[in-house]
Amino acid sequence: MTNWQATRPTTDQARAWARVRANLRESAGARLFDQWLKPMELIEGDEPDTVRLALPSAFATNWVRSHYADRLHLEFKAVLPEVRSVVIETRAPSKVARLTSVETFDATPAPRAVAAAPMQPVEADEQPSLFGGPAPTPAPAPRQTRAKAAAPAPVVAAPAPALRVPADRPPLDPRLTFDRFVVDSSNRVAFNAALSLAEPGPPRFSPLFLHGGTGQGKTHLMHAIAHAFLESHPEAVVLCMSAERFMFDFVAAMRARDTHSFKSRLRSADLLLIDDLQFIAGKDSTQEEFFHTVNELVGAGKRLVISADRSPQSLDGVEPRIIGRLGAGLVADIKAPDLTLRRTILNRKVADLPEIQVPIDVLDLLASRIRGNIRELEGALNRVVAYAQLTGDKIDMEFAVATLGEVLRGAQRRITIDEIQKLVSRHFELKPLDLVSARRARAIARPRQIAMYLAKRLTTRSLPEIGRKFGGRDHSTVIYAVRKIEELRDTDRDIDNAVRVLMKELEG
Ligand SMILES: Nc1ncnc2c1ncn2[C@@H]1O[C@H](COP(=O)(O)OP(=O)(O)OP(=O)(O)O)[C@@H](O)[C@H]1O
Repeated sequence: MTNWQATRPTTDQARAWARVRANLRESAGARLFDQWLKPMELIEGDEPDTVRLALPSAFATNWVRSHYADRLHLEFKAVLPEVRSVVIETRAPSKVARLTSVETFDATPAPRAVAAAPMQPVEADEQPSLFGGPAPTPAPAPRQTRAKAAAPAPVVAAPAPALRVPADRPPLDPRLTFDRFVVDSSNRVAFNAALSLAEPGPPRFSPLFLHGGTGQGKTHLMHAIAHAFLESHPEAVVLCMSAERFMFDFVAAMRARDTHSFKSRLRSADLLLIDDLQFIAGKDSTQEEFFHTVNELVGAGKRLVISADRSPQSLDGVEPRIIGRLGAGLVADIKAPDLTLRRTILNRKVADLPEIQVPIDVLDLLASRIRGNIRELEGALNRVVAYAQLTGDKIDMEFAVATLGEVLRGAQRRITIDEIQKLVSRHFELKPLDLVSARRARAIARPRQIAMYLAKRLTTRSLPEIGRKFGGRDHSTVIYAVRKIEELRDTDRDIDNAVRVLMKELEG
Protein backbone atom coordinates (compact mmCIF):
# COMPACT_ATOMS: atom_id res chain seq x y z
CA MET A 1 0.00 0.00 0.00
CA THR A 2 1.32 3.44 -0.75
CA ASN A 3 -1.41 5.78 0.38
CA TRP A 4 0.23 8.81 1.89
CA GLN A 5 -1.50 9.75 5.08
CA ALA A 6 1.14 11.00 7.41
CA THR A 7 4.01 13.34 6.96
CA ARG A 8 5.99 12.27 3.92
CA PRO A 9 9.44 11.26 5.18
CA THR A 10 11.92 13.87 4.10
CA THR A 11 15.20 13.11 5.85
CA ASP A 12 17.48 10.15 5.19
CA GLN A 13 16.69 8.74 8.61
CA ALA A 14 12.96 9.03 8.06
CA ARG A 15 13.27 7.28 4.72
CA ALA A 16 15.42 4.58 6.27
CA TRP A 17 12.93 4.18 9.10
CA ALA A 18 10.16 3.66 6.59
CA ARG A 19 12.12 0.85 4.99
CA VAL A 20 13.14 -0.70 8.30
CA ARG A 21 9.56 -0.70 9.52
CA ALA A 22 8.40 -2.32 6.31
CA ASN A 23 11.01 -5.03 6.70
CA LEU A 24 10.15 -5.59 10.33
CA ARG A 25 6.50 -5.87 9.62
CA GLU A 26 7.08 -8.35 6.86
CA SER A 27 9.42 -10.56 8.82
CA ALA A 28 8.05 -10.28 12.36
CA GLY A 29 4.45 -10.78 11.30
CA ALA A 30 1.47 -8.55 11.89
CA ARG A 31 0.68 -9.64 15.42
CA LEU A 32 4.13 -9.20 16.86
CA PHE A 33 4.70 -6.05 14.88
CA ASP A 34 1.45 -4.45 15.96
CA GLN A 35 1.97 -5.32 19.59
CA TRP A 36 5.57 -4.24 20.06
CA LEU A 37 7.10 -2.46 17.11
CA LYS A 38 4.36 -0.39 15.62
CA PRO A 39 4.17 2.14 18.47
CA MET A 40 7.84 2.95 18.00
CA GLU A 41 8.57 6.45 16.69
CA LEU A 42 11.63 7.92 15.10
CA ILE A 43 12.90 10.96 16.97
CA GLU A 44 14.62 13.06 14.38
CA GLY A 45 17.69 14.94 15.49
CA ASP A 46 20.88 16.27 14.04
CA GLU A 47 23.17 13.28 14.64
CA PRO A 48 23.49 11.46 11.32
CA ASP A 49 25.23 8.45 12.88
CA THR A 50 22.70 7.92 15.69
CA VAL A 51 19.14 6.79 15.24
CA ARG A 52 16.80 7.52 18.14
CA LEU A 53 13.64 5.52 18.54
CA ALA A 54 11.05 6.05 21.23
CA LEU A 55 8.37 3.88 22.75
CA PRO A 56 5.57 5.05 25.01
CA SER A 57 6.30 2.75 27.99
CA ALA A 58 9.35 1.42 29.81
CA PHE A 59 7.90 -2.06 29.58
CA ALA A 60 7.72 -1.97 25.79
CA THR A 61 11.13 -0.27 25.64
CA ASN A 62 12.73 -3.04 27.67
CA TRP A 63 11.09 -5.68 25.55
CA VAL A 64 12.16 -4.13 22.26
CA ARG A 65 15.67 -3.50 23.57
CA SER A 66 16.14 -7.09 24.61
CA HIS A 67 14.57 -8.68 21.55
CA TYR A 68 15.23 -6.30 18.68
CA ALA A 69 18.13 -4.01 19.54
CA ASP A 70 20.71 -5.75 17.38
CA ARG A 71 18.22 -6.39 14.58
CA LEU A 72 17.26 -2.75 14.44
CA HIS A 73 20.87 -1.78 14.31
CA LEU A 74 21.61 -4.15 11.44
CA GLU A 75 18.49 -3.22 9.52
CA PHE A 76 19.32 0.48 9.78
CA LYS A 77 22.90 -0.09 8.82
CA ALA A 78 21.82 -1.99 5.73
CA VAL A 79 19.80 0.99 4.56
CA LEU A 80 21.92 3.82 5.95
CA PRO A 81 25.53 2.71 6.34
CA GLU A 82 26.57 5.77 8.34
CA VAL A 83 24.42 4.67 11.27
CA ARG A 84 26.66 3.66 14.14
CA SER A 85 24.20 3.31 16.94
CA VAL A 86 20.51 2.93 17.59
CA VAL A 87 19.15 4.39 20.80
CA ILE A 88 15.86 3.06 22.12
CA GLU A 89 14.20 5.14 24.79
CA THR A 90 10.92 5.78 26.54
CA ARG A 91 9.01 8.94 25.65
CA ALA A 92 5.41 9.97 25.67
CA PRO A 93 3.90 9.65 22.18
CA SER A 94 4.54 12.82 20.24
CA LYS A 95 1.74 15.18 19.37
CA VAL A 96 3.37 16.29 16.15
CA ALA A 97 2.73 14.53 12.88
CA ARG A 98 4.28 11.10 12.98
CA LEU A 99 4.69 8.11 10.76
CA THR A 100 1.60 6.29 11.83
CA SER A 101 1.95 3.00 10.11
CA VAL A 102 4.21 1.19 7.81
CA GLU A 103 1.65 1.16 5.03
CA THR A 104 1.55 4.90 4.91
CA PHE A 105 4.58 5.36 2.73
CA ASP A 106 6.66 2.54 1.39
CA ALA A 107 6.20 -1.12 1.94
CA THR A 108 9.01 -2.21 -0.35
CA PRO A 109 11.41 -4.30 1.69
CA ALA A 110 14.87 -2.82 1.92
CA PRO A 111 18.02 -4.65 0.90
CA ARG A 112 18.74 -7.34 3.41
CA ALA A 113 21.36 -6.99 6.09
CA VAL A 114 23.16 -10.28 5.88
CA ALA A 115 26.06 -11.89 7.58
CA ALA A 116 26.81 -8.90 9.72
CA ALA A 117 26.11 -10.96 12.80
CA PRO A 118 26.39 -14.65 13.52
CA MET A 119 23.03 -16.08 12.60
CA GLN A 120 21.46 -19.24 13.82
CA PRO A 121 20.58 -22.03 11.41
CA VAL A 122 17.03 -22.40 10.22
CA GLU A 123 14.83 -24.86 8.48
CA ALA A 124 14.06 -24.62 4.80
CA ASP A 125 10.45 -23.88 5.56
CA GLU A 126 11.12 -21.89 8.69
CA GLN A 127 11.43 -18.24 7.87
CA PRO A 128 14.60 -17.48 9.68
CA SER A 129 14.60 -14.06 11.14
CA LEU A 130 13.70 -10.50 10.79
CA PHE A 131 15.89 -10.45 7.73
CA GLY A 132 13.75 -13.00 5.93
CA GLY A 133 15.11 -15.24 3.20
CA PRO A 134 17.26 -18.27 3.76
CA ALA A 135 19.76 -18.23 6.57
CA PRO A 136 23.21 -17.19 5.47
CA THR A 137 24.89 -20.12 7.20
CA PRO A 138 24.23 -23.50 5.65
CA ALA A 139 25.02 -25.51 8.77
CA PRO A 140 24.37 -25.02 12.44
CA ALA A 141 27.09 -23.25 14.32
CA PRO A 142 27.59 -22.47 17.98
CA ARG A 143 27.61 -18.89 18.98
CA GLN A 144 31.03 -17.54 18.45
CA THR A 145 32.56 -14.15 18.49
CA ARG A 146 35.77 -12.35 18.10
CA ALA A 147 35.14 -8.81 19.06
CA LYS A 148 36.63 -6.36 16.60
CA ALA A 149 39.56 -4.18 17.50
CA ALA A 150 37.86 -1.18 15.94
CA ALA A 151 35.16 0.19 18.18
CA PRO A 152 32.01 -1.73 17.29
CA ALA A 153 28.87 0.21 16.59
CA PRO A 154 26.90 -0.12 19.80
CA VAL A 155 23.20 0.03 20.31
CA VAL A 156 22.92 2.33 23.27
CA ALA A 157 19.98 2.19 25.58
CA ALA A 158 18.95 5.56 26.79
CA PRO A 159 18.57 7.12 29.21
CA ALA A 160 19.89 4.29 31.38
CA PRO A 161 20.90 1.55 31.85
CA ALA A 162 23.18 1.40 28.84
CA LEU A 163 22.65 -1.60 26.62
CA ARG A 164 25.53 -2.37 24.30
CA VAL A 165 24.87 -4.99 21.68
CA PRO A 166 27.60 -4.81 19.08
CA ALA A 167 26.53 -6.65 15.95
CA ASP A 168 29.38 -9.12 15.93
CA ARG A 169 29.03 -10.39 19.47
CA PRO A 170 27.36 -13.65 20.37
CA PRO A 171 23.65 -13.42 21.03
CA LEU A 172 24.07 -13.28 24.77
CA ASP A 173 21.04 -12.04 26.61
CA PRO A 174 21.94 -8.46 27.55
CA ARG A 175 19.84 -8.69 30.70
CA LEU A 176 21.81 -11.58 32.16
CA THR A 177 24.60 -9.63 33.84
CA PHE A 178 26.20 -9.85 37.27
CA ASP A 179 24.60 -6.65 38.49
CA ARG A 180 21.14 -8.03 37.77
CA PHE A 181 21.76 -11.25 39.65
CA VAL A 182 20.41 -11.18 43.20
CA VAL A 183 22.79 -12.91 45.58
CA ASP A 184 21.95 -14.68 48.81
CA SER A 185 23.11 -17.77 50.65
CA SER A 186 21.51 -20.10 48.08
CA ASN A 187 23.73 -18.92 45.26
CA ARG A 188 26.62 -16.95 46.82
CA VAL A 189 29.32 -19.54 46.16
CA ALA A 190 28.26 -19.93 42.53
CA PHE A 191 28.08 -16.15 42.09
CA ASN A 192 31.53 -15.53 43.59
CA ALA A 193 33.04 -18.34 41.54
CA ALA A 194 31.50 -16.90 38.38
CA LEU A 195 32.81 -13.42 39.20
CA SER A 196 36.24 -14.77 39.86
CA LEU A 197 36.34 -16.70 36.59
CA ALA A 198 35.49 -13.57 34.62
CA GLU A 199 38.36 -11.60 36.16
CA PRO A 200 41.33 -10.67 33.96
CA GLY A 201 44.51 -12.68 34.27
CA PRO A 202 45.03 -16.43 34.32
CA PRO A 203 41.93 -18.20 35.68
CA ARG A 204 42.24 -19.33 39.28
CA PHE A 205 40.36 -22.49 38.39
CA SER A 206 38.80 -24.10 35.34
CA PRO A 207 36.39 -25.69 34.67
CA LEU A 208 33.67 -24.11 36.72
CA PHE A 209 30.77 -26.52 37.07
CA LEU A 210 27.43 -24.93 38.03
CA HIS A 211 24.52 -27.11 38.96
CA GLY A 212 21.02 -26.56 40.24
CA GLY A 213 17.35 -27.03 39.45
CA THR A 214 15.60 -25.53 36.48
CA GLY A 215 15.16 -21.77 36.38
CA GLN A 216 17.55 -21.11 39.24
CA GLY A 217 20.09 -18.91 37.49
CA LYS A 218 22.73 -21.15 35.89
CA THR A 219 22.33 -19.68 32.43
CA HIS A 220 22.15 -16.21 33.94
CA LEU A 221 25.55 -16.67 35.59
CA MET A 222 27.05 -18.15 32.41
CA HIS A 223 25.95 -15.21 30.30
CA ALA A 224 27.14 -12.83 33.02
CA ILE A 225 30.59 -14.41 32.91
CA ALA A 226 30.66 -14.01 29.13
CA HIS A 227 29.60 -10.33 29.30
CA ALA A 228 32.15 -9.49 31.96
CA PHE A 229 34.91 -11.45 30.25
CA LEU A 230 34.25 -9.76 26.91
CA GLU A 231 34.25 -6.43 28.66
CA SER A 232 37.78 -6.98 29.96
CA HIS A 233 38.97 -9.06 26.97
CA PRO A 234 37.41 -7.46 23.90
CA GLU A 235 39.54 -9.61 21.60
CA ALA A 236 38.51 -12.89 23.19
CA VAL A 237 36.78 -15.74 21.42
CA VAL A 238 33.73 -16.76 23.41
CA LEU A 239 31.69 -19.82 22.51
CA CYS A 240 28.40 -20.54 24.15
CA MET A 241 26.38 -23.66 23.37
CA SER A 242 24.23 -26.35 24.86
CA ALA A 243 25.59 -29.87 25.26
CA GLU A 244 23.03 -30.94 22.67
CA ARG A 245 24.55 -28.50 20.21
CA PHE A 246 28.02 -29.80 21.01
CA MET A 247 26.79 -33.31 20.34
CA PHE A 248 24.96 -32.40 17.20
CA ASP A 249 27.85 -30.45 15.69
CA PHE A 250 30.27 -33.19 16.53
CA VAL A 251 28.10 -35.89 14.95
CA ALA A 252 27.60 -33.69 11.87
CA ALA A 253 31.38 -33.15 11.66
CA MET A 254 31.98 -36.89 11.87
CA ARG A 255 29.47 -37.55 9.12
CA ALA A 256 31.10 -34.92 6.96
CA ARG A 257 34.49 -36.45 7.81
CA ASP A 258 35.64 -33.08 9.03
CA THR A 259 36.13 -33.27 12.75
CA HIS A 260 39.23 -31.14 12.31
CA SER A 261 37.33 -27.87 11.89
CA PHE A 262 34.99 -28.77 14.74
CA LYS A 263 37.95 -29.37 17.04
CA SER A 264 39.85 -26.29 15.97
CA ARG A 265 36.79 -24.07 16.36
CA LEU A 266 36.18 -25.27 19.90
CA ARG A 267 39.81 -25.16 20.83
CA SER A 268 40.14 -21.60 19.63
CA ALA A 269 37.85 -20.52 22.49
CA ASP A 270 39.22 -18.38 25.29
CA LEU A 271 35.97 -18.95 27.12
CA LEU A 272 33.76 -21.93 26.40
CA LEU A 273 30.33 -22.19 28.02
CA ILE A 274 28.37 -25.42 27.77
CA ASP A 275 24.84 -25.59 29.16
CA ASP A 276 22.83 -28.67 30.18
CA LEU A 277 25.65 -31.21 30.24
CA GLN A 278 23.26 -33.93 31.38
CA PHE A 279 22.30 -34.37 27.72
CA ILE A 280 25.54 -36.11 26.83
CA ALA A 281 24.68 -39.04 29.12
CA GLY A 282 25.04 -42.28 27.22
CA LYS A 283 26.55 -40.62 24.12
CA ASP A 284 29.91 -42.32 23.99
CA SER A 285 31.68 -40.72 21.06
CA THR A 286 30.46 -37.27 22.08
CA GLN A 287 31.77 -37.88 25.57
CA GLU A 288 35.14 -38.90 24.17
CA GLU A 289 35.38 -35.65 22.21
CA PHE A 290 34.10 -33.63 25.12
CA PHE A 291 36.76 -35.12 27.38
CA HIS A 292 39.52 -34.09 24.96
CA THR A 293 38.05 -30.62 24.55
CA VAL A 294 38.00 -30.12 28.31
CA ASN A 295 41.56 -31.38 28.66
CA GLU A 296 42.94 -29.23 25.90
CA LEU A 297 41.22 -26.03 26.96
CA VAL A 298 42.03 -26.44 30.63
CA GLY A 299 45.58 -27.50 29.76
CA ALA A 300 45.98 -24.33 27.69
CA GLY A 301 44.81 -22.18 30.61
CA LYS A 302 41.47 -21.32 28.96
CA ARG A 303 38.20 -20.79 30.80
CA LEU A 304 35.52 -23.42 30.69
CA VAL A 305 32.10 -23.20 32.34
CA ILE A 306 29.67 -26.09 32.39
CA SER A 307 26.18 -26.28 33.78
CA ALA A 308 23.91 -29.21 34.51
CA ASP A 309 20.79 -29.94 36.48
CA ARG A 310 22.75 -32.18 38.86
CA SER A 311 26.20 -32.56 40.39
CA PRO A 312 29.02 -34.27 38.44
CA GLN A 313 28.73 -37.38 40.64
CA SER A 314 25.03 -37.69 39.86
CA LEU A 315 25.49 -37.54 36.09
CA ASP A 316 24.47 -41.10 35.29
CA GLY A 317 25.73 -42.37 31.98
CA VAL A 318 28.72 -40.02 31.93
CA GLU A 319 32.21 -41.53 31.92
CA PRO A 320 34.02 -41.50 35.28
CA ARG A 321 37.05 -39.77 33.73
CA ILE A 322 34.85 -36.82 32.69
CA ILE A 323 33.29 -36.67 36.12
CA GLY A 324 36.77 -36.71 37.62
CA ARG A 325 37.92 -33.90 35.31
CA LEU A 326 34.90 -31.75 36.11
CA GLY A 327 35.29 -32.34 39.82
CA ALA A 328 38.92 -31.18 39.61
CA GLY A 329 37.80 -27.63 38.85
CA LEU A 330 35.34 -25.76 41.01
CA VAL A 331 31.89 -27.23 41.56
CA ALA A 332 29.22 -24.84 42.85
CA ASP A 333 25.56 -25.53 43.32
CA ILE A 334 22.61 -23.16 43.30
CA LYS A 335 19.91 -24.09 45.74
CA ALA A 336 16.20 -23.42 45.44
CA PRO A 337 15.48 -19.74 46.24
CA ASP A 338 13.90 -19.04 49.59
CA LEU A 339 11.02 -16.63 50.12
CA THR A 340 13.28 -13.63 50.77
CA LEU A 341 15.24 -14.16 47.57
CA ARG A 342 12.08 -14.61 45.55
CA ARG A 343 10.69 -11.41 47.00
CA THR A 344 13.91 -9.46 46.36
CA ILE A 345 14.00 -10.61 42.75
CA LEU A 346 10.43 -9.39 42.28
CA ASN A 347 11.30 -6.04 43.85
CA ARG A 348 14.19 -5.65 41.43
CA LYS A 349 12.00 -6.45 38.48
CA VAL A 350 9.32 -4.03 39.57
CA ALA A 351 11.93 -1.32 40.04
CA ASP A 352 12.75 -1.73 36.33
CA LEU A 353 9.18 -0.77 35.49
CA PRO A 354 8.79 2.60 37.18
CA GLU A 355 5.49 3.41 35.49
CA ILE A 356 3.80 0.22 36.75
CA GLN A 357 2.32 0.01 40.23
CA VAL A 358 2.31 -3.50 41.64
CA PRO A 359 0.92 -3.58 45.20
CA ILE A 360 2.91 -5.30 47.93
CA ASP A 361 0.26 -7.94 48.58
CA VAL A 362 0.41 -9.02 44.93
CA LEU A 363 4.19 -9.36 45.12
CA ASP A 364 3.82 -11.35 48.34
CA LEU A 365 1.27 -13.60 46.67
CA LEU A 366 3.62 -14.35 43.78
CA ALA A 367 6.65 -14.89 45.98
CA SER A 368 4.83 -17.19 48.35
CA ARG A 369 2.97 -19.24 45.76
CA ILE A 370 5.58 -19.67 43.03
CA ARG A 371 8.49 -21.45 44.65
CA GLY A 372 11.58 -23.10 43.38
CA ASN A 373 11.77 -21.69 39.87
CA ILE A 374 12.68 -18.06 39.30
CA ARG A 375 11.77 -18.26 35.63
CA GLU A 376 8.19 -19.05 36.58
CA LEU A 377 8.17 -16.30 39.15
CA GLU A 378 9.32 -13.73 36.60
CA GLY A 379 6.91 -15.14 34.03
CA ALA A 380 4.01 -14.68 36.44
CA LEU A 381 4.92 -11.06 37.14
CA ASN A 382 5.35 -10.36 33.43
CA ARG A 383 1.97 -11.83 32.77
CA VAL A 384 0.19 -9.69 35.34
CA VAL A 385 1.92 -6.57 34.06
CA ALA A 386 1.27 -7.37 30.40
CA TYR A 387 -2.42 -8.08 31.01
CA ALA A 388 -2.80 -4.89 32.99
CA GLN A 389 -1.23 -2.94 30.15
CA LEU A 390 -3.44 -4.58 27.58
CA THR A 391 -6.67 -4.09 29.51
CA GLY A 392 -5.79 -0.78 31.14
CA ASP A 393 -6.85 -2.25 34.50
CA LYS A 394 -5.14 -1.44 37.75
CA ILE A 395 -3.20 -4.30 39.32
CA ASP A 396 -4.68 -5.52 42.59
CA MET A 397 -5.15 -8.89 44.29
CA GLU A 398 -8.35 -9.67 42.45
CA PHE A 399 -6.81 -8.86 39.10
CA ALA A 400 -3.67 -10.90 39.89
CA VAL A 401 -5.62 -13.96 41.02
CA ALA A 402 -7.86 -13.80 37.96
CA THR A 403 -4.90 -13.38 35.64
CA LEU A 404 -2.75 -16.02 37.24
CA GLY A 405 -5.31 -18.72 37.85
CA GLU A 406 -3.89 -20.83 35.05
CA VAL A 407 -0.28 -20.18 36.03
CA LEU A 408 -0.90 -21.04 39.66
CA ARG A 409 -2.59 -24.26 38.60
CA GLY A 410 0.24 -24.94 36.13
CA ALA A 411 2.74 -24.51 38.96
CA GLN A 412 1.28 -27.67 40.49
CA ARG A 413 2.38 -29.68 37.48
CA ARG A 414 5.23 -28.17 35.52
CA ILE A 415 5.54 -29.11 31.86
CA THR A 416 9.11 -29.13 30.59
CA ILE A 417 10.49 -28.73 27.09
CA ASP A 418 12.21 -32.12 27.40
CA GLU A 419 8.85 -33.71 28.09
CA ILE A 420 7.34 -31.96 25.08
CA GLN A 421 10.19 -33.07 22.83
CA LYS A 422 9.91 -36.68 23.98
CA LEU A 423 6.18 -36.78 23.47
CA VAL A 424 6.23 -35.05 20.08
CA SER A 425 8.99 -37.29 18.74
CA ARG A 426 7.13 -40.37 19.96
CA HIS A 427 3.89 -39.14 18.45
CA PHE A 428 5.48 -38.56 15.02
CA GLU A 429 7.76 -41.59 15.30
CA LEU A 430 10.96 -39.57 15.14
CA LYS A 431 14.19 -39.94 17.04
CA PRO A 432 14.36 -37.39 19.89
CA LEU A 433 17.53 -35.93 18.34
CA ASP A 434 15.66 -35.11 15.13
CA LEU A 435 13.90 -32.25 16.86
CA VAL A 436 17.15 -30.53 17.81
CA SER A 437 18.90 -31.37 14.54
CA ALA A 438 19.24 -29.10 11.54
CA ARG A 439 17.34 -31.52 9.30
CA ARG A 440 14.91 -29.62 7.13
CA ALA A 441 12.70 -32.34 5.72
CA ARG A 442 9.09 -31.39 6.33
CA ALA A 443 8.45 -34.70 8.12
CA ILE A 444 10.81 -33.43 10.80
CA ALA A 445 10.47 -29.67 10.49
CA ARG A 446 6.71 -29.66 11.04
CA PRO A 447 6.78 -31.75 14.25
CA ARG A 448 9.63 -29.52 15.42
CA GLN A 449 7.44 -26.47 14.85
CA ILE A 450 4.63 -28.15 16.75
CA ALA A 451 6.99 -28.87 19.64
CA MET A 452 8.14 -25.23 19.67
CA TYR A 453 4.54 -24.09 19.60
CA LEU A 454 3.69 -26.33 22.57
CA ALA A 455 6.77 -25.09 24.42
CA LYS A 456 5.59 -21.50 23.98
CA ARG A 457 2.01 -22.27 24.96
CA LEU A 458 2.61 -24.61 27.89
CA THR A 459 5.82 -23.44 29.53
CA THR A 460 7.03 -20.09 30.77
CA ARG A 461 10.25 -20.34 28.76
CA SER A 462 11.16 -17.27 26.75
CA LEU A 463 11.55 -17.42 22.96
CA PRO A 464 15.37 -17.38 23.10
CA GLU A 465 15.30 -20.14 25.71
CA ILE A 466 13.02 -22.26 23.55
CA GLY A 467 15.31 -21.64 20.58
CA ARG A 468 18.30 -22.76 22.64
CA LYS A 469 16.52 -25.96 23.64
CA PHE A 470 15.85 -26.76 20.00
CA GLY A 471 19.46 -27.05 18.93
CA GLY A 472 20.46 -23.41 19.41
CA ARG A 473 17.95 -21.86 17.04
CA ASP A 474 17.28 -18.17 16.91
CA HIS A 475 14.24 -16.78 18.75
CA SER A 476 12.80 -15.55 15.44
CA THR A 477 12.69 -19.17 14.24
CA VAL A 478 10.54 -19.94 17.27
CA ILE A 479 8.28 -16.97 16.52
CA TYR A 480 7.90 -18.23 12.98
CA ALA A 481 7.09 -21.76 14.17
CA VAL A 482 4.45 -20.51 16.61
CA ARG A 483 2.81 -18.37 13.95
CA LYS A 484 2.92 -21.14 11.39
CA ILE A 485 1.25 -23.67 13.68
CA GLU A 486 -1.36 -21.11 14.73
CA GLU A 487 -2.19 -20.60 11.05
CA LEU A 488 -2.20 -24.31 10.27
CA ARG A 489 -4.49 -25.07 13.17
CA ASP A 490 -7.11 -22.98 11.38
CA THR A 491 -6.65 -24.62 8.00
CA ASP A 492 -5.33 -28.13 8.52
CA ARG A 493 -7.47 -30.48 10.55
CA ASP A 494 -4.72 -33.10 10.99
CA ILE A 495 -2.34 -30.59 12.51
CA ASP A 496 -5.04 -29.21 14.77
CA ASN A 497 -5.95 -32.72 15.93
CA ALA A 498 -2.33 -33.62 16.59
CA VAL A 499 -1.86 -30.44 18.64
CA ARG A 500 -5.01 -31.13 20.64
CA VAL A 501 -3.99 -34.72 21.40
CA LEU A 502 -0.50 -33.65 22.46
CA MET A 503 -1.80 -30.82 24.63
CA LYS A 504 -4.26 -33.10 26.33
CA GLU A 505 -1.59 -35.63 27.09
CA LEU A 506 0.81 -32.99 28.43
CA GLU A 507 -1.74 -31.18 30.56
CA GLY A 508 -2.91 -34.49 32.01
N1 LIG B 1 19.54 -14.91 41.59
C1 LIG B 1 18.87 -14.39 40.57
N2 LIG B 1 18.71 -13.05 40.45
C2 LIG B 1 18.00 -12.52 39.44
N3 LIG B 1 17.42 -13.23 38.45
C3 LIG B 1 17.56 -14.57 38.51
C4 LIG B 1 18.30 -15.21 39.56
N4 LIG B 1 18.26 -16.54 39.34
C5 LIG B 1 17.55 -16.72 38.21
N5 LIG B 1 17.13 -15.54 37.72
C6 LIG B 1 16.31 -15.33 36.52
O1 LIG B 1 15.47 -16.46 36.36
C7 LIG B 1 15.35 -16.81 35.00
C8 LIG B 1 15.78 -18.25 34.80
O2 LIG B 1 17.17 -18.37 35.08
P1 LIG B 1 18.16 -19.24 34.18
O3 LIG B 1 17.71 -19.27 32.77
O4 LIG B 1 19.54 -18.77 34.44
O5 LIG B 1 17.90 -20.68 34.80
P2 LIG B 1 18.68 -22.05 34.62
O6 LIG B 1 19.16 -22.44 35.96
O7 LIG B 1 19.70 -21.92 33.54
O8 LIG B 1 17.50 -23.00 34.15
P3 LIG B 1 17.50 -24.26 33.16
O9 LIG B 1 18.37 -25.31 33.77
O10 LIG B 1 16.07 -24.65 33.16
O11 LIG B 1 17.98 -23.78 31.83
C9 LIG B 1 16.21 -15.83 34.21
O12 LIG B 1 15.39 -14.80 33.72
C10 LIG B 1 17.17 -15.28 35.27
O13 LIG B 1 17.56 -13.96 34.97
